[in-house]
Amino acid sequence: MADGPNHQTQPWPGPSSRQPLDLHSTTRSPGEQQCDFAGPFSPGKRGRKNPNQPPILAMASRGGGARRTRPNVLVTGTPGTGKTTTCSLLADAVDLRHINIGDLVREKSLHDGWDEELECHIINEDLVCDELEDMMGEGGILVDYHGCDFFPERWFDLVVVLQTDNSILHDRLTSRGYMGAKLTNNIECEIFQMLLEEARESYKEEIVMPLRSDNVEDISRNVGTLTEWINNWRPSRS
Ligand SMILES: Nc1ncnc2c1ncn2[C@@H]1O[C@H](COP(=O)(O)OP(=O)(O)OP(=O)(O)O)[C@@H](O)[C@H]1O
Repeated sequence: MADGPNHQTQPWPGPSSRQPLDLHSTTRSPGEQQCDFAGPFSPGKRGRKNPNQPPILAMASRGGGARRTRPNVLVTGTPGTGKTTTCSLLADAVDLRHINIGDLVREKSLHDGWDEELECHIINEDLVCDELEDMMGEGGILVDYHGCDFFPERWFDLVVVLQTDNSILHDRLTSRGYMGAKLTNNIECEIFQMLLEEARESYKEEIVMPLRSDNVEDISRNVGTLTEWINNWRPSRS
């Protein structure tokens, strides 16, 4: 089991939510309203993992890395911001294993079925966390997903949030066939920087790294920046 908030299955709130709409999630903390995005229009904000945890324990779990000899990195961002492209190049450049959560969910059926209306799988966050737990403990994992608040905080040493100019992202998503509410929701997600906010609410601010991803030069620079960061990373001695 993941050690994040207690997960429960709740119905998807519908296309008015600002959740990115590729693989959506239905597991949420008890008492939380049926909104998948904590943002300007959401009724309830999702806080950091274990908000009741005393600060000293939060410090002790930070980095989780007593056992890790390689860092774990999460690359998140709205669909189309370049997560998979960036992770593929980065995984080739450094000794990290790229895990695309969408692919993992499909391959291992870590979902609660298919939503016909939204045309996406309903991801089961508990199954995903259970599947990843052991390998995350070993370290050296590059996780690629358009959400970040349900993973245990202790898993990651760095959380990268890719961001793209709205009009550029609009063109990328329409060229992938996105339209209607799915397109609008994802563009609004980017306009309101939902993923950056989610990352900052879920992880220590100092490990959250926003990076522009508007063009190929950005990708190249980001891969260089992240390669340097990974190669310079050292396990914490705590
Ligand atoms: N910085 C960039 N410059 C130019 N093209 C890009 C950039 N980032 C992504 N793209 C293009 O946009 C498309 C989507 O990229 P990619 O699949 O990497 O995004 P993603 O964030 O992983 O999306 P998803 O969450 O849907 O998997 C691809 O065609 C890719 O080549």
